[in-house]
Amino acid sequence: MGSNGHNLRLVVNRDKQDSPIRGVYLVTDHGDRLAERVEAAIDGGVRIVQYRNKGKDRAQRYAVGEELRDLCSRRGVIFIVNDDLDLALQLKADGIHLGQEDGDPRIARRELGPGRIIGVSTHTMEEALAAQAAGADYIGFGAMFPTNSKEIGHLAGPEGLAAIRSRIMIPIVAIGGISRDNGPRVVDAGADALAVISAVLAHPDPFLAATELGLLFNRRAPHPRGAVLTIAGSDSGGGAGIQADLKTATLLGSYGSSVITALTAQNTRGVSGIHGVPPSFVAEQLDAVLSDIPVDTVKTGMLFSAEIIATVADKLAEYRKRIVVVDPVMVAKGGAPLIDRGAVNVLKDRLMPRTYLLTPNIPEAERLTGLTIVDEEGMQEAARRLFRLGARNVLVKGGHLVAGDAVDILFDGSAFHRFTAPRILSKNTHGTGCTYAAAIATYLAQGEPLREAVGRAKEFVTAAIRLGQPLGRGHGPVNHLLAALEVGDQGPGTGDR
Ligand SMILES: Cc1ncc(COP(=O)(O)OP(=O)(O)O)c(N)n1
Ligand SMILES: Cc1nc(C(=O)O)sc1CCOP(=O)(O)O
Ligand SMILES: [Mg+2]
Repeated sequence: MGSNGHNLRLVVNRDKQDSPIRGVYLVTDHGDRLAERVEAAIDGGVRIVQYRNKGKDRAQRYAVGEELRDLCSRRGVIFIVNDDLDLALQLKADGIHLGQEDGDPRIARRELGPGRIIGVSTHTMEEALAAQAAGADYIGFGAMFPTNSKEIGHLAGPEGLAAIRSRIMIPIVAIGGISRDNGPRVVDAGADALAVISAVLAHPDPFLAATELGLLFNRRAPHPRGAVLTIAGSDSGGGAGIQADLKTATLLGSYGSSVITALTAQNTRGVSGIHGVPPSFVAEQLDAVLSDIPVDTVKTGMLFSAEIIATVADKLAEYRKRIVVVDPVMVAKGGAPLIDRGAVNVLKDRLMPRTYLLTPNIPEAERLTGLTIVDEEGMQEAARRLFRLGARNVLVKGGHLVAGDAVDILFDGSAFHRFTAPRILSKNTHGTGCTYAAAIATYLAQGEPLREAVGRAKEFVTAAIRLGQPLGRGHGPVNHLLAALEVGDQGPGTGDR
């Protein structure tokens, strides 16, 4: 009987194109609240759970395994048992994962039957080829990087995975020290799945950690690669707002959708009128998009009112969208206020706790923190305070500081990262902030980890400013098209430049 209680023949197609062995592959640890943490990871996109319990107490191993098997059955998630064939049979698992010392996969196949999944740990080309020849449905291959979760004798690294890729026709599950930041190298080396323990189960937010890792597989998606939703105002002049966001997402190679929060009558000289969209219709637009389009990342811009901010926060929670870049737009280039006074507190209370990256400029950071910011030290303090208000990561943009390069400071809760670019003196900077935040959201949707996404977005927006051309009689727009052609598919940018 299958793990979901039916006489289920889990027909596993060994052809890696059709195999269910792909994406984020969670391996359990021995910590407390295991089922709760595993379920949070499943909510974040994990579809394969391997129960790995090296304990000696068989009854305890069975009891914990039973709870996890029932959880996986309820959620339609593949449940694999590590090492122990008897336990796998007792728990009616969907499969087993065997180490080199854990028995012959052929025997496991005979005992489990054709419809079950058999994985084998491998560390060399020889072991990988032998496992494939023995009929394994996938191989584990490691270790990718140093890890504290297991004593490892061999660091194969992503290079080792790339070396076996061409000869292994079944899925390769990479394992060992994998994280959001080093995961791209493993995906780019050809891994079909990333097996992780601590990157998800030791993370304070396993849902978010699983989501971040899952996004890395968009690196392989066909164009348009990744889907970005912008929730912002319309700029009739076309230089900022959803117009800038959609140009950015599209020109950088992703799919853009939009929810409009306000209509502005605007041109290069300023804003002459604003009509807020009824919050109920903002909610209706959000339902229409989020119930149908597979949105990977969200970018918010002008949110106009406290009611709209609350509506957006509630819908992001309802649809469990966590990779949200919030550009706290407050004042238009010409000085017109784009948010009402009461809205700032609602933004801090309701939206910040759901913010993956907050991207204030200096005036916005000062308004949100009450600080006066005159240098990088002030930017760092503002970032710390905004992190404490709930933003998971904070990018304070230094463009408004008058001296030196244009320096932006990223704070991820533990470290600061500087992103610098030459300061470009131009009046054609309309839409800079929108474009920068939209580019970050786009690169995140394409599977770039945060620092790379910020670095590449900084390069893009700097080029867009530099290539800006006069248009209208006021502040001309940045040049999205020429900037996209210039940055193209160059290698990713990184922090500390
Ligand atoms: C996918 C995957 N790959 C490797 C392992 C390692 O298994 P483990 O039982 O921890 O060690 P070995 O028995 O393979 O030496 C795994 N659990 N999952
Ligand atoms: C279980 C395991 N097997 C490895 C191998 O190389 O075979 S490395 C490893 C530990 C993986 O844990 P983490 O994701 O916390 O690094
Ligand atoms: Mg083992």
